[in-house]
Amino acid sequence: MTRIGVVTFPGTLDDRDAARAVRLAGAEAVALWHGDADLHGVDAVVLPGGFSYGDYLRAGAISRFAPVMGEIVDAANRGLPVLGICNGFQVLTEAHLLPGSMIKNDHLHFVCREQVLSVENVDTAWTRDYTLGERITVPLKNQDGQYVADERTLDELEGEGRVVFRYQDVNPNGSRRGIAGISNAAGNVVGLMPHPEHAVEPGFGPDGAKGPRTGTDGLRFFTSVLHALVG
Ligand SMILES: NC(=O)CC[C@H](N)C(=O)O
Repeated sequence: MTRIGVVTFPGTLDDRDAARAVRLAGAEAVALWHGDADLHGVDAVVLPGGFSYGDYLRAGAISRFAPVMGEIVDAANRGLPVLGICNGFQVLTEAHLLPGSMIKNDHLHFVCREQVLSVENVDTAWTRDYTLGERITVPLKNQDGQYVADERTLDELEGEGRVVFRYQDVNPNGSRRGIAGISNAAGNVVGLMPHPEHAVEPGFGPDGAKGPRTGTDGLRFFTSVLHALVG
């Protein structure tokens, strides 16, 4: 069975939901601790949401130095699929696995809403079960969700098709070019601010944008990586 690691830092909140999403997709969830010096042979890693180290200094800035992150950076550079959700995305930018940074939402308030996204790249390890241009609805909840990068980096991301998700209907935090999620050049590392792991069970996630009250628009992140791993 495919084994997907879910990392817990001090202050992580969404590790249990991420592990549940992994199991619902049909994989084994393996708990990884921030102090771990190896990845226990997992096939992929999820960095979940929360407030690791209380978001002190800057969200993700301290977690980046956790022992497990050294292992994850090396493995990601060798092709291990890594998904960073919200605080996990913040950790990925701080660890320089993804470009740019996350700063306070432009309105300076915490935001919590059901957010519509467009899926703009289905060639990543975490999006191959979506269709290009599909609109999905998943929860969004954060205070430091404004994605920023210099114009050259933004042009590069757009030119290489590495903007994987874009906010639709509203830009909830002032992110440059409405960017909600991006990937690395190889497509194995993906980070996004909204929370697919909270939209994996009928009746519990937000309504699907397509009509029926499915609420499971996030589940295909976790099935995608299983399909990517079997080739
Ligand atoms: N849900 C989350 O992961 C949000 C946490 C994040 N540290 C923020 O508020 O920006």
